[in-house]
Amino acid sequence: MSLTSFEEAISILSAISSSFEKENIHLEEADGRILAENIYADRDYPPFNRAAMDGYAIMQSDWEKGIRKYQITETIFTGQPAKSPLTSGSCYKIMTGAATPEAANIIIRREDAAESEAQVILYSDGLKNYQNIARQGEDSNRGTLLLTAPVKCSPQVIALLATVGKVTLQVYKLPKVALITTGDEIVSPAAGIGPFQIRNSNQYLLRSLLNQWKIRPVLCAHVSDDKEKLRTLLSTALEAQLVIINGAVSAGDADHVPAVLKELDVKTLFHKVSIRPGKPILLGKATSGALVFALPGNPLSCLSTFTIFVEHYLYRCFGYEARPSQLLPILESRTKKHTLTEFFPAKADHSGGLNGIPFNGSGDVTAAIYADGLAMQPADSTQLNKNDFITFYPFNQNK
Ligand SMILES: Nc1nc2c(c(=O)[nH]1)N[C@H]1C(S)=C(S)[C@@H](COP(=O)(O)OP(=O)(O)OC[C@H]3O[C@@H](n4cnc5c(N)ncnc54)[C@H](O)[C@@H]3O)O[C@H]1N2
Ligand code: MOO
Repeated sequence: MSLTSFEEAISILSAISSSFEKENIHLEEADGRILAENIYADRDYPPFNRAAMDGYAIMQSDWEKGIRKYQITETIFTGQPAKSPLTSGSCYKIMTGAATPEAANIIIRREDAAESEAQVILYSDGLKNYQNIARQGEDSNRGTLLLTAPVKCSPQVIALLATVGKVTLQVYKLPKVALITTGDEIVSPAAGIGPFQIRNSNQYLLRSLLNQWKIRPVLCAHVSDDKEKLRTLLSTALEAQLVIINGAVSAGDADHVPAVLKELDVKTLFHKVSIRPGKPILLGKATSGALVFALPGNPLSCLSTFTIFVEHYLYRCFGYEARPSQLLPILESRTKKHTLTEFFPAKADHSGGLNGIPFNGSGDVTAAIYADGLAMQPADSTQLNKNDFITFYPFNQNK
């Protein structure tokens, strides 16, 4: 079978991705979920002229008349309206966060005042209109669009939802995902390890990558390189919406995944993409409607193919146009002899330039730790020169 180009593989994924359903959830459950509705300001923010300092609220006109000693009319605490109007020569004693009555347009800090017996002498070198008052609506007016869907419910977003009183919100439903790892040599990280065995890091990698979307697999299992066992497990897995299977997708005698998928009537949408790492990747569609990503077993291939392909699909189904990427300059030259599209671990420095992380091929288990994401050297590029702009896929921060 000829290789599918990277661009073609992405456009196949774009074409088959369709929006996940939507559901209403409570704010308490919103952490990390993807908001599916726009959010508007329910009132002005601040909702009233808010005292920004503990101090004394006066009329600017009084200060300009040279009045420095004021009668304290009343003390205004947070959440309380003022009971009496402000008259010339008087002031309110006011607490940070309290509503400043309209007549008062300056607050002088407590540190710049001497108070005794319901009177206060105020000191200041120069005053500005509305000094120490956060004015009604200065952050946003009622009805302003504050958040445009899709957006991830980050801590900041959750705080804003709480601010505007949005306790029930519409989010994208999470897909039902089955996650399978394969291989006779693969053992649980908790088990004793033999000299030629490998710990199942990819199961943990993939679970953690999915968890960034709050997706918890409905099935998470490991299977040895046994065709029958693989068939049984995969036929159950195909009841999920999305199947992610890792390893056994290449050309070896124990790489049963492509053949078993075929036996289970899973239609191959592509198998083998002209990329490095990750060339053996397979995408299939089951008669049940389940989409199957078969990702190569090498740790860096697994991370790369999830980042480039699975995330592209997820972003689209969660309402985004594409997986985010940036164009950044590479800070060193780089050569490539093959005609595959290459993805290499890279780090963005403080100026936004990219440095490649040295790595020992796709079996390297430490390189990704030092990387901020994957940089791409296009298929037809044999030489990248310093400061050439290239595409960079930052590791997922789904915003
Ligand atoms: N004749 C060919 N051989 C290979 C080709 C090819 O085109 N022709 N492609 C190579 C490429 S590229 C890759 S990538 C690998 C991918 O092979 P598989 O997807 O079949 O993966 P495995 O053979 O099962 O494992 C490869 C490697 O990864 C380790 N591994 C597997 N699962 C895990 C796991 N859950 N956690 C940690 N490490 C895992 C495994 O021990 C192997 O070392 O094939 C090349 N071969
Ligand atoms: O996909 Mo392979 O990653 O080049 O070893």
